[in-house]
Amino acid sequence: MSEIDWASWTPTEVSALLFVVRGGQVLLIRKKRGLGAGKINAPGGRLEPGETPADAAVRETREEVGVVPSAVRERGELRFQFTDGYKLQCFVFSADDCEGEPVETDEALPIWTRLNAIPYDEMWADDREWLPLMLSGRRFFACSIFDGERMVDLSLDVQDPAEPLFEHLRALGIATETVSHPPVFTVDEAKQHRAQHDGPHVKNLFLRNKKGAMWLVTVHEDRPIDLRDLGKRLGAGNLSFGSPERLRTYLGVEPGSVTPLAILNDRDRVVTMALDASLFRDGVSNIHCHPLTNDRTTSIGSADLLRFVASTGHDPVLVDFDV
Ligand SMILES: Nc1nc2c([nH]c(=O)n2[C@H]2C[C@H](O)[C@@H](COP(=O)(O)OP(=O)(O)OP(=O)(O)O)O2)c(=O)[nH]1
Repeated sequence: MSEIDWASWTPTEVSALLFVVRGGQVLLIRKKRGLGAGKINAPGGRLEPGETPADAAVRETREEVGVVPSAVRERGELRFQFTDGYKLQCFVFSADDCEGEPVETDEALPIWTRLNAIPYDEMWADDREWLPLMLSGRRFFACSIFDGERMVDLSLDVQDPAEPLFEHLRALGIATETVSHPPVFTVDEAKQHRAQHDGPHVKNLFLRNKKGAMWLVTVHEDRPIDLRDLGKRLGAGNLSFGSPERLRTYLGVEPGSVTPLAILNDRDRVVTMALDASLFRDGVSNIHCHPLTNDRTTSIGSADLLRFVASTGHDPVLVDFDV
């Protein structure tokens, strides 16, 4: 069984799963019937004739919990080989939002779940391997063998969006140190998983004004931010948070993974960078931030960070919040 040639593998059936991820929560279900009844999963099911995986993901979400997902994107692929010969391929989607309130149906009980409290013990065994990767912005391809509901084998292929960043830093001769941890979505969660204490950690905001101008703002993690005051300091007018879609398009990161290092992805230089001047005062040698995914933290010299930003063609605004 473990000799399966996954390259020539063809599924008996194809299915889709859809995770609505909004405001630090994910919409999960307690599945009431079908394969995996009793388990926690995302809405999903098999494709109907003529349907695309994305169509099926949206239809199943509507049928199972009564909401219509929006901004749907494919995030990865799962292949399940069952020991009885059944082969199921599953495309995994996420959505930034949904219309309507989830309701219980004959098929499922909806459960909005905090991203840091996903009940992996009650889910299919492979999920704990790939779902955190998806939530931190990585694309994945997982092949597993199941004997009924028992996982016998799993192989996982993951793309790391940070690789081009590390390559760019290496080319500049900038040395960094990176530690891994579970994905963190808030400053409080990040503090719980902290291994590095030799300099400030940062908090990052992706903001826009009414005219569509955008800012990436990096401040000391403990600095309270008042958007009205910040708008005045930046001469930006009324600021609001940029949407997840905008964040992805212009900075190439998922919500929760915003970092000054994401400025590398703003190749057209349409985002203005604003940095907390206190991070660059005498005595601050290192700062800590995510390397485009929130399951790692990278330590970079503060002077090196400025050099990195300059290498991307950006001219950051230094904001002195203490005056
Ligand atoms: N998250 C996760 N989902 C899985 C795993 N294995 C597995 O079959 N599924 C999902 C894929 C499909 O969406 C669903 C398959 O169940 P099913 O074919 O009975 O689907 P269903 O009852 O929801 O819907 P339908 O096809 O009968 O309309 O379960 C797994 O290991 N992890």
